[in-house]
Amino acid sequence: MTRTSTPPDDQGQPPRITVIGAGYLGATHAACMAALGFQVLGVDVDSERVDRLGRGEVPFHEPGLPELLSTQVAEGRLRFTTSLALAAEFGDTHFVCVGTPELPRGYGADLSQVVTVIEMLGPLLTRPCLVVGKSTVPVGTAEPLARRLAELSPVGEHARLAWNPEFLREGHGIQDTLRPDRLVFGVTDDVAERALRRVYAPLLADTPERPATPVVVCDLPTAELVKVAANAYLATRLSFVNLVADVCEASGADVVPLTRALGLDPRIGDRFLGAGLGYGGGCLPKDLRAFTARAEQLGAGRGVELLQAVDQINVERRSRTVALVREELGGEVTDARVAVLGAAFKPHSDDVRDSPALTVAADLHLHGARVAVHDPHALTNARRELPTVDYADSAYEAATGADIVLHLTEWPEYAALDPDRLRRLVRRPTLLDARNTLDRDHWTRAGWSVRSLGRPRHPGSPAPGSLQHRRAIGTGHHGGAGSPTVGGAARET
Ligand SMILES: NC(=O)C1=CN([C@@H]2O[C@H](COP(=O)(O)OP(=O)(O)OC[C@H]3O[C@@H](n4cnc5c(N)ncnc54)[C@H](O)[C@@H]3O)[C@@H](O)[C@H]2O)C=CC1
Ligand SMILES: O=C(O)[C@H]1O[C@H](OP(=O)(O)OP(=O)(O)OC[C@H]2O[C@@H](n3ccc(=O)[nH]c3=O)[C@H](O)[C@@H]2O)[C@H](O)[C@@H](O)[C@@H]1O
Repeated sequence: MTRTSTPPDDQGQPPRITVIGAGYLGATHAACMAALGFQVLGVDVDSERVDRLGRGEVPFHEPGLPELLSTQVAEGRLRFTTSLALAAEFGDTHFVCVGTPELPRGYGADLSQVVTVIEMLGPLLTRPCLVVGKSTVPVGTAEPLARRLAELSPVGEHARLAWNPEFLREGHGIQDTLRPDRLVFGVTDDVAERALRRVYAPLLADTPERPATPVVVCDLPTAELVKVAANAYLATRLSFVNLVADVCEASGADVVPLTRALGLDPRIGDRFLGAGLGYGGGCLPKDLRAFTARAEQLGAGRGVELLQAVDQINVERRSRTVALVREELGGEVTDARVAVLGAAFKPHSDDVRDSPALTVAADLHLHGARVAVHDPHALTNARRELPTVDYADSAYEAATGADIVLHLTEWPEYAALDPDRLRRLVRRPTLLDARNTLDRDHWTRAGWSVRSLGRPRHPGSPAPGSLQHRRAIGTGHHGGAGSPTVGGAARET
């Protein structure tokens, strides 16, 4: 790494920040940078999104962000535009937060949004500045982009590129941005490092509320790879516990006390050990696959098979859940009424990208089930993604007349449901808790047959087909118009 004495572009003024790409990451980052006191200009190609953000409205669900963003807009620190030219004129630190989705036909990341930003922004950069990649990209992306940026810009290598990967989790975006576990600065010289330290200065000092954020300074490839490795590790951890969950199921062990015991080992830790339906979302699945593709290109050998197995195990959680539904319904899902609780890929988000819950709902629908989905915040996105199933405004409405209730996204609202009330609404009191977070004793006491992923059937829950179960559900066959209801099912509005 080159070290220079006086940075030529260090003006001693607070940096003026632009954030290019105002999706989940960019809108959150822009609002947080403004909350740190900077003047911020957000840029997006989507003019409707820009208009809404400019009015202080957040076009997705992220707890706390509407309040934070609208305050920053009202107080004049945060504005939005569709014009990159305005951004180039305004800013000296440009964060790139555009999407890097999976390639439509396969294996690898689609980098076209990132490349377009560099190609369009480069010629507009007429004074020394720092372009900071935050999007998640395969290792080896940034170095050629840095060269291209210097080629395109009238100020040449004074238009620097750094990579500062982002680790925020949807649903915790503000906390993760303003109080990150760590900051990674991938830089090519100390000018870039100093510029990043100026931007993040408010997080780099100890305060009574929080200790200074640790910083790892490294080269561009390492910064890119830290991020990808973190997501691939998280995915691997989940597929590992889900593999253990399968062994639990086959052997009569219980994955819930098992992961509690695992998590008490400080070398393992208790976070991110929730076995069940597996991971989804706009990041872990696509980042793992992009890493697998890159690792294969770079000759990673058997390691590629490990990553492929992680993906495969995760995908199979969804088909395993469908298989359990089929089993609970006596082998046949056609015309069965299925209530799905949860559509978002995780609680506290309205994101349905690669949502395990929606995959299960779609699969059951495809096999002839009548599926009603509820989610506290993701219904609009879910309807757009999967228009063919029914949607309900409450969990109670979704469950009305159901042969089975599936708990697929662990919103806190669902832990607070009243199993007695629900039991009076359903046709059969059968619950599949695919997230292993509901209180099984409570549901069983209320008369439910409870099934989980990776856990033995609850001792109080009758097995399907057993005399006890047939008594509980009233009769043998399911789905018939004349099936007796349990507890007198009635539609609730
Ligand atoms: N969603 C998350 O929680 C996190 C995402 N990331 C990474 O950040 C990147 C962005 O992710 P999301 O915000 O989820 O994606 P997103 O799809 O929600 O947002 C991307 C935004 O970029 C805009 N855009 C596309 N081309 C543009 C251009 N040429 N100029 C200006 N704007 C443009 C799109 O209109 C969209 O609003 C991805 O690489 C992702 O892997 C990293 C950490 C967390
Ligand atoms: O690169 C990204 O965009 C982000 O991806 C993930 O964040 P996110 O996708 O928002 O959500 P997570 O909280 O990681 O959950 C991912 C998936 O794993 C599932 N999960 C999580 C935890 C658990 O114990 N079990 C489990 O199945 C969730 O239901 C969800 O479907 C990472 O956690 C972030 O650090 C990273 O910045």
